[in-house]
Amino acid sequence: AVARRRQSRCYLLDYVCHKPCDDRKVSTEMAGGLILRNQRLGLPEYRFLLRVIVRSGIGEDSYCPRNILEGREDAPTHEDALDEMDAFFDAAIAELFFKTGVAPADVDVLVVNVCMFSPAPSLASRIARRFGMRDDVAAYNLSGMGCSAGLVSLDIARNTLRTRPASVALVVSTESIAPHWYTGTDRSMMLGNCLFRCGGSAALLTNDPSLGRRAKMALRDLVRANIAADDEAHASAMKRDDGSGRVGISLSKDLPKAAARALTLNLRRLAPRILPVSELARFAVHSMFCRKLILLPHAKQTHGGAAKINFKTGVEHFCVHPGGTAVIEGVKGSLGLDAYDVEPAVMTLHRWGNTSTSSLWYVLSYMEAKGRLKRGDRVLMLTFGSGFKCNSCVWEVKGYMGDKGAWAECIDEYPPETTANPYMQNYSWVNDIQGDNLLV
Ligand SMILES: CC(C)(COP(=O)(O)OP(=O)(O)OC[C@H]1O[C@@H](n2cnc3c(N)ncnc32)[C@H](O)[C@@H]1OP(=O)(O)O)[C@@H](O)C(=O)NCCC(=O)NCCSC(=O)CC(=O)O
Repeated sequence: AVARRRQSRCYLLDYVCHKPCDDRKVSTEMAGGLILRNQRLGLPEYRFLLRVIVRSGIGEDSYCPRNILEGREDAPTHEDALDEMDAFFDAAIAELFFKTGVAPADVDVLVVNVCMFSPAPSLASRIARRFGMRDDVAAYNLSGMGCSAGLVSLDIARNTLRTRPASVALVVSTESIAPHWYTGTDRSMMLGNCLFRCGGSAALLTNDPSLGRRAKMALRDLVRANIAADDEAHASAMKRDDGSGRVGISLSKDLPKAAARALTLNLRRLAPRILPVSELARFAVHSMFCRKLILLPHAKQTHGGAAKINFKTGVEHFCVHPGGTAVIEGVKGSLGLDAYDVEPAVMTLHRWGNTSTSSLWYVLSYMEAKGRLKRGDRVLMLTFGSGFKCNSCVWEVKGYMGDKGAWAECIDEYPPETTANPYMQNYSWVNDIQGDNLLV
């Protein structure tokens, strides 16, 4: 049993979040130009985009790929997509090897997840080749698995390590934006352009006890929930044609509802594994009391709604996927969190946008840069993504966590007094024009 327990240990040695070059920032002016040069958009679309961008919670410092900066979003090449990937690999993965002193040849397991771009040879092969990894590296490449695939990768890495004593796994998570800028007029697909931005993360995991001694965190639990059998949830984040033959990712208005359902399922499984018995007992008694109250007239108003389990009894930090303001607000409400708990997610959305599957590592990095993470603290990571899936995991802080990482140059400016962006100031004229035609 001791040997099995030792074998199932999974430590986070370190991680790096990618900070693209400053000249790839999406300023208000750049985004305005991008919208205005799309001949398919008219006043109704401008008004919709203004409303959503203003409410998106994203500031002026998130990043886009070069082909979009160069005005080639309508005709991206395969090379554009590879360039975007290589820029991330060459910066972040190289930095992670340098930072940890682990050599590419020490990597036994490589797991890569990129939802929207699946070239041949795979991106996992591209990384193995670029960094000169061994010919017996166990490489896995996940595609099409959405924003919660980072924890699917983590699950694969953890399970693979179980079969290989004293090994090292590299988990790489990013998204391909370059070939996926939507240029049509379907609102559910235009929404993605307002949210998704460039970013990526690389993390080194190990079950080697000698390396584990200098690890930052240890993985305690990982739970996956997939409600793909539910039609509405399955369709809530989906790549499809828009009716005019333009392909994009459609995010339906039902997405926050699907996220809430998947979250409930996930937490129902996770709670008994991470919360103290006293909290589970309190919740059971309170739930029974609430069920009885439903039978009594007016009692519900006096005593509040359904019983809520208190995750703060088992976890100190909440690393929530910054999918959008509605997603963060939904989790905040469901778990009874406060503004301090979701500050890392809100600030990540503001600084980096929704970088899909790598997002939660930026959230973790914010907590670390702010000096929030102390030895023994537990961190709950919660991710959502197409499927529809909610994946979660709990880490325990083992070592010193005080790196500023990708936040180094801006962490002192966070949280800002306001996260409002200047779009309304610059483009409110679209709401002042009478009718729906720019020429009138
Ligand atoms: C987009 C928002 C910031 C807008 O916030 P607001 O507070 O203004 O709220 P709102 O709901 O009134 O929306 C403003 C206008 O947008 C419209 N609107 C909102 N959501 C829409 C949708 N999915 N499709 C089409 N239109 C939509 C509303 O009808 C309204 O238009 P009108 O004014 O005309 O009535 C928020 O709704 C939000 O955060 N939504 C969730 C975003 C999301 O799906 N994130 C997950 C990304 S996917 C992911 O992370 C995982 C993955 O892909 O795997």
